[in-house]
Amino acid sequence: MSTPETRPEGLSALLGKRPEQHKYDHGHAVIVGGPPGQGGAARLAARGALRVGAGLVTLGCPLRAVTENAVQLNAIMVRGLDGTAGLAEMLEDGRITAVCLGPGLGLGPATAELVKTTLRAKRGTILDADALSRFQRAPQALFDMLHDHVVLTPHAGEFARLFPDIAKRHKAGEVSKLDATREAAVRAGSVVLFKGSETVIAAPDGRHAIQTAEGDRAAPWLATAGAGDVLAGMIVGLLARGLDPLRAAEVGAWLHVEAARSFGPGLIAEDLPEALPQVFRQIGL
Ligand SMILES: NC(=O)C1=CN([C@@H]2O[C@H](COP(=O)(O)OP(=O)(O)OC[C@H]3O[C@@H](n4cnc5c(N)ncnc54)[C@H](OP(=O)(O)O)[C@@H]3O)[C@@H](O)[C@H]2O)[C@@H](O)CC1
Ligand SMILES: Nc1ncnc2c1ncn2[C@@H]1O[C@H](COP(=O)(O)OP(=O)(O)O)[C@@H](O)[C@H]1O
Repeated sequence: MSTPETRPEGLSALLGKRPEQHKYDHGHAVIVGGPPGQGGAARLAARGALRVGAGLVTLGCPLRAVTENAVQLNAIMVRGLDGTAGLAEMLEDGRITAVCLGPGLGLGPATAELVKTTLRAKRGTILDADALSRFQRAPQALFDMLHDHVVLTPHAGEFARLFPDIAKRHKAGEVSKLDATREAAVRAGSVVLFKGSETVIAAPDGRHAIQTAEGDRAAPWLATAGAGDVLAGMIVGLLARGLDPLRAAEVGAWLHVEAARSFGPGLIAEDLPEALPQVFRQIGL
């Protein structure tokens, strides 16, 4: 089976860095992490954001998780946040261009408050993992807060939590994955990236993209814990660099598969960010 090339157009212009630019020209991405002992997912996301080229990356976390994160991170900055007030204060810095919430964040009420605070700040935002699952009981409450700079990145389980009726029809074969994702994007009012070996991305205005990791482009090694956390980090890094949500999701998904294919069998999530420089060289950056 021959799988069509799905490389997004204009990658050099989107991802290259010019000599006259400094780090703030490439944006500042913030990953909001969870409690002590659950920080791995946010650290993976932060590494993905930095490797994809965000100029600065900060991991914001509860004060009691600062030590755990700080001993494991160097180029990535760590900032203790005193709850939602601390996050709101941090987001007063206009140089913060994008925020990622969800990986390892936890399913408690604090997650919903952090999501609310972030969405009010109107930055490029990616909501993944627990930031989606937290709204299982009231998805519309989430959709009512979304704006046009948001990307949602559910796997099939999270998709079914947010869009149970659409997921049911998709599972029954009544709607394709593309149509299911397009319907979800319209309902949510934001870009939706529905993960899997075929990753489908749709915007509320009907634009869409498909990134396939099947056939000639198979990358089954991506079925490993934390691979999705790294994808979220790559996308927030691209949002931070100024890509619009649909492009950030499309380019992030393509780079994610390329990084997995470049590394090959034995891949673990930590390897994905480290494979990006090789991918960048291959595309001539
Ligand atoms: N290193 C770290 O620190 C890591 C930390 N992580 C963090 O853990 C937290 C929980 O995230 P999570 O995704 O592991 O669990 P959860 O939200 O319960 O969903 C899983 C359930 O959904 C279902 N399901 C259906 N289709 C599915 C599909 N295609 N892909 C996957 N699942 C699918 C399936 O249920 P089933 O269909 O079997 O009934 C399955 O049991 C979150 O904060 C995350 O960031 C992880 O990222 C790992 C690395
Ligand atoms: N068999 C597969 N082939 C290609 N890509 C896959 C496969 N299984 C999972 N993936 C990709 O790996 C990532 C897994 O993300 P996710 O399910 O959120 O895991 P985690 O929560 O552990 O990070 C997604 O980007 C998904 O598209």
